[in-house]
Amino acid sequence: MAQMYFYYSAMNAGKSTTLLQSSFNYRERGMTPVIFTAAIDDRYGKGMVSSRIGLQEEAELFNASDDLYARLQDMNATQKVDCVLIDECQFLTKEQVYQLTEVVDKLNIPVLCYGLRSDFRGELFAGSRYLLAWADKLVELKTICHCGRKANMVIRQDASGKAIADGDQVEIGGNDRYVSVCRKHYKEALER
Ligand SMILES: Nc1ncnc2c1ncn2[C@@H]1O[C@H](COP(=O)(O)OP(=O)(O)O)[C@@H](O)[C@H]1O
Ligand SMILES: Cc1cn([C@H]2C[C@H](O)[C@@H](COP(=O)(O)O)O2)c(=O)[nH]c1=O
Ligand SMILES: [Zn+2]
Repeated sequence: MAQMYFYYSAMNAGKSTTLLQSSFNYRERGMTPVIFTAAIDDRYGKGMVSSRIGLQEEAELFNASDDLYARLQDMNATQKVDCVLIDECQFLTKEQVYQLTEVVDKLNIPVLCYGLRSDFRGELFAGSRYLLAWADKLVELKTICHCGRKANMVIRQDASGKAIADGDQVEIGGNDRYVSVCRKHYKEALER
């Protein structure tokens, strides 16, 4: 029986690296993984999953309007899909998380989702909310705060490095905009 996995963490914890490693594992066994990433995340060019350590691979793009069950059913009819790997899964809609559960339950293809649990305000992303509710396996990937504790929160910074409390949930960026920290240092940064 296939299962749905949600690998979640703060930023810079190795999610994309782990995804690319899984893809490599499938390929070296002669199997066919399909990688998806969010069209809105164009940091490394559209249609690429890239890790900060330098690995990269081409990926299919998803938009909020895509029916991922229909797309994967079509792909699987042409070439058997052995595994679906989704990067930036926090940007999935509720409907798309449901469609991915159908890929697992009806097509019997494992779906491995990698993404953030919460945003810079500490609120869940829509994709993460439903993955936390519906995935078979929840796996936390860990990174560390400057103090050495586990970093489970992400600060969004302005140009002067000050933590921002409000704004749109989605703003694409990297180490220049965001810093992963522990909860204690997240609170302290916002109180300053
Ligand atoms: N040159 C490097 N060599 C080894 N590790 C690196 C290098 N550059 C970045 N990293 C590590 O890679 C991890 C970030 O990987 P990435 O997959 O991009 O994270 P995420 O997708 O979770 O944001 C961090 O742990 C970082 O310390
Ligand atoms: C915290 C937070 C992040 N984002 C964006 C910033 C990046 O483009 C991605 C996460 O990238 P990762 O390094 O692959 O984890 O998400 C955002 O839009 N809003 C936020 O609050
Ligand atoms: Zn800390």
